[in-house]
Amino acid sequence: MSDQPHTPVLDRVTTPDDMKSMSDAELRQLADELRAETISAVSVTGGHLGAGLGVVELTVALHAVFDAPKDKIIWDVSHQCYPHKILTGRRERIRTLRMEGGLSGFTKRSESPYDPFGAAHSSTSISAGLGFAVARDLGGEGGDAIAVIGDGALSAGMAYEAMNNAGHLKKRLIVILNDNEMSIAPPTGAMSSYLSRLYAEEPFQEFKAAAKGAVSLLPEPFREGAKRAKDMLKHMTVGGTLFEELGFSYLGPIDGHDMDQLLSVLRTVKARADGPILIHAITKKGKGFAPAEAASDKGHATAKFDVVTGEQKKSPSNAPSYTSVFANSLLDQAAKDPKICAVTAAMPDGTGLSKFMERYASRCFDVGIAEQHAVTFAAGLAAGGMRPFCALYSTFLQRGYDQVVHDVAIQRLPVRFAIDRAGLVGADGATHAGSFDIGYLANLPGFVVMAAADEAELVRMVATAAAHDDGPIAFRFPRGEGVGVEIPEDAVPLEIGKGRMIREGSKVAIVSFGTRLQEVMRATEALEAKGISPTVADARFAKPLDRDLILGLAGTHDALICVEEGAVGGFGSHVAQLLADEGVFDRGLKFRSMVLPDTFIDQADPKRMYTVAGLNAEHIEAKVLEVLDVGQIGAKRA
Ligand SMILES: Cc1ncc(C[n+]2csc(CCOP(=O)(O)OP(=O)(O)O)c2C)c(N)n1
Ligand SMILES: CC(=O)[C@@H](O)[C@H](O)COP(=O)(O)O
Ligand SMILES: [Mg+2]
Repeated sequence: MSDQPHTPVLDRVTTPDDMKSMSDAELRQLADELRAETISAVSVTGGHLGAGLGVVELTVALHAVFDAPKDKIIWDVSHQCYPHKILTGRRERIRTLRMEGGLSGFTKRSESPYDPFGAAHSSTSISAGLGFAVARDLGGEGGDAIAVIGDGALSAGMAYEAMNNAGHLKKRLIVILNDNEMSIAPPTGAMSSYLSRLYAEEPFQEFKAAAKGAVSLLPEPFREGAKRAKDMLKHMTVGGTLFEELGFSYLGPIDGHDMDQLLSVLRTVKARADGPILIHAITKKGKGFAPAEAASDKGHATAKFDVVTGEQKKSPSNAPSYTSVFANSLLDQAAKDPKICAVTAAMPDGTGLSKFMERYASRCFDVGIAEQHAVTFAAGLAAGGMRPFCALYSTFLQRGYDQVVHDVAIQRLPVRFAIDRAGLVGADGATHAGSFDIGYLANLPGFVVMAAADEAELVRMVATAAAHDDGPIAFRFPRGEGVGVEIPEDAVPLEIGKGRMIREGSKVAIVSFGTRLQEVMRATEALEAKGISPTVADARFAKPLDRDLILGLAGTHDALICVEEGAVGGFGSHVAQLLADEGVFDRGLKFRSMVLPDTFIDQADPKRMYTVAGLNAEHIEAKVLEVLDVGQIGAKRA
């Protein structure tokens, strides 16, 4: 913390307008206070801490120099936006971050005019910024477009597609590369090494001196100093960078925690930029909070914590997480089969593949934030005779969809998709919900699509996928803990397209796909107490459907209800198609399909999100009563 006067300046800031009259010394003090406020807020909410701490000075400098919301500041991924939220009218609500009814953990257009573009998936900021820049020049909303993108996010193809286009269009567009040499895990790839070389070759000190010179130019560069400022920009440009080849002016590297450098550079850029410009700022993820700086993930995401010790308040777990069950099963399979390999797109810890990486480094690939590449790379591995497991979150696999169709499915390549974070995920909200994968995979010819009902089933599905060489296969499982069932020692592969009966009852059959089975069983208990005894089956497969099981149940029950943690178009829709094709509806079967509602559900505790979705035990119970016409019990979607 700097040695500054002690009257809090943060208390004077409701919106960035309040910063415009502050001296540079006050802005430095503001940054210190903003950092402390960010740490304090996240200590009570949990969430993404490290990235925000790394951009505190940058956030202050951007809001001091530019005129948001007229100028559009676009945070890539936007997990680093908490300091920005504090400065843009949301300080009073900052301790509601990521909670139900509270502030989103990401930028969101509906939340504030200071969030011109929502994000949470990475590498979209330059495209969006260019869109704003072109809209401005076509007579749309005015103002500068400023994209702040991390070095990790720069591993994704989309960023290059955007720079390629920006370099061609030559619009005034400001890109700030926030290079902290971290993704969630240490970044991988040649681009990351390239960025490191860029600043290894250009010590800060030289730039610092130049930037200090710029300070002496100001505030005049807007008038007669303008030409000198422009010359300064030219001289600061390190020749021959990749960014320049793409048509950007390159400025840097600069020290992203040095307010003098930031202010002088941004003021100069604001005054003089006349095309696409990239400012390369070097920052430290977790900056200013020792426990975050010391952590291997630099405080990327944290539970609530003690501000003094940094100790996190994690709730005790009763069962292993689905992720760890998947990771351990894959290790077991890999021990038996040297052809098994694993691919992650920048989520080695999140997908559990870091264990695989430790044990079988040559067979494990972190390709960076590059889901499209991850899928086609896995397709290539499969075509080359390997047995690749492509481990992605459901929400991020969306980005590689054409690759799934074109490179994997059409060629019937045996890529195994381990789809984590399936269903509603909680605090990350709608952007991270794994709602669509059943729909977008089960409609593809030749795909096998499974969902695990519990962790024992997950182990069986990993074994099934490992043994399946006849085309693509996917299995999905949710975020968080399993249910605590015994895990099979040596899992036997499942018969493809065969579900299982859980209990025999009468009149109504509930067919569950995935971990809603636990809720189905709770509903069944409540129904038993009312004298209703449903049949329950676990479908295991959305594709191929277990036709015998489903048609058998349809033929022997008055009603059939499907339940899944996915949007319309998934398992229930396939069952409906089968029943329709087979004329079962003509014979009077009552059919219901319980799916996620046709809305994006905001962040909340996952159990609450499923209440909002109408997919908890009480909703299933109510659905049974409704379909059997026994009377409502009043459990409605919240
Ligand atoms: C398409 C996509 N894939 C994966 C992620 C998960 N993810 C969120 S932040 C992050 C790392 C981003 O690194 P960087 O851009 O350098 O930002 P930093 O956290 O270092 O500030 C990743 C992999 C994501 N948000 N979007
Ligand atoms: C911002 C982002 O995309 C990730 O950090 C994500 O929040 C991780 O989610 P999990 O906590 O489920 O791994
Ligand atoms: Mg980074």
